[in-house]
Amino acid sequence: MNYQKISIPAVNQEMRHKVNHYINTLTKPRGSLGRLEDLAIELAEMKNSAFPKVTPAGILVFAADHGIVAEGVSAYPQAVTEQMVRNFLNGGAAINVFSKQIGAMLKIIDIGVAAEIEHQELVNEKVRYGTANFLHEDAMSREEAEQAIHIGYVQGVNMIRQGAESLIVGEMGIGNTTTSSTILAVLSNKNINCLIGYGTGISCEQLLHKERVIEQALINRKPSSSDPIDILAKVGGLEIAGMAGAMLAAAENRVPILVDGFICTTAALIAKLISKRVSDYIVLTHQSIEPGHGTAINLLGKNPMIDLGLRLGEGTGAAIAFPIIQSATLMLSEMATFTSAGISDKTKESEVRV
Ligand SMILES: Cc1cc2ncn([C@H]3O[C@H](COP(=O)(O)O)[C@@H](O)[C@H]3O)c2cc1C
Ligand SMILES: O=C(O)c1cccnc1
Repeated sequence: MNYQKISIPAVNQEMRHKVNHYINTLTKPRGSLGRLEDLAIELAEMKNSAFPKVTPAGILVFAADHGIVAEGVSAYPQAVTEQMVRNFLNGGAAINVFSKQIGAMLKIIDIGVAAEIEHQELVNEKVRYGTANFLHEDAMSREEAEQAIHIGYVQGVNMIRQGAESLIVGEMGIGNTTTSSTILAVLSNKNINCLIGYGTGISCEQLLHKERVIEQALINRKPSSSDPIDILAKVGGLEIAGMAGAMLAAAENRVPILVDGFICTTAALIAKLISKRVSDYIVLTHQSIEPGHGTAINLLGKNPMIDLGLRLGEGTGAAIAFPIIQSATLMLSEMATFTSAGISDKTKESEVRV
């Protein structure tokens, strides 16, 4: 298994016409299920199946710490990353609740928490005890960045082998809105003040400080916008690298990737820079309140399904949107057709707007 040698298959575009035609035979006015119909077609293309399945979903939550937190860029202390990992393991976090709600398989991976955590249910793949403070030095080495992507890739493959039909990738890492905003500044070439936000809830003064820290870090580090490993090594995060790796594994196996908010979309952009086709397997589940998310979404080239004003992460937005995605697949597999239900279909194919 090697993420550098992956070959992502093209989605099957022949499914588009076939599934669209089939949807038009279902017992409803044509086009009346709106974007659900588009979603069903996209899933069919990804899975190369006219009746795609997304259940059970697999959820991978990657946890890691960020040295940049020493600059006072988060409303919470670094120790909360470790404490939240314990909360995940005890079933008390938002992602636990929503994971249970949708019957998903949930795995928590310590890919770089700055504390020792021993637990039977925790996947211990710690690359290092948090990243270095990228204001002053590279966040990690190139080898560590590649190792973290590889770990994510292997976790993705394992989750798929265990039967996951769709993949939700989440994260926990105090300070990671700063890391993601910095990555996004490199990828978008936009001014950092268009990209940063309040994260966990910093003050206006802290927001200005966050902006200055990132500006200076970019001057100090100078990551290359065309080299995903350079970006991760200089200003990245271990959980972001792991998430990108897991997405590559999903795309390689035709498993839809249900992308969460700002942090997750940034990881998706890194994955896309590694292998462009990964984006064909992405469903962008929601629009986060973080100001940079709009820019990240444009770079990814996707439309968010819903906007609930979320700003949490952990994969929660994707888990919340999951039942809608499931509805799209059940529409295909369980609805009656006009013929099978004996209902007259008055609309002619030529009158259909698609
Ligand atoms: C209790 C708690 C639970 C969380 N779950 C996700 N995050 C989210 O907030 C963090 C990013 O925000 P910032 O860059 O401002 O630190 C990440 O850990 C992210 O997953 C949480 C944050 C907190 C405090
Ligand atoms: O959209 C996100 O992923 C997000 C936003 C704020 C804090 N943590 C995560």
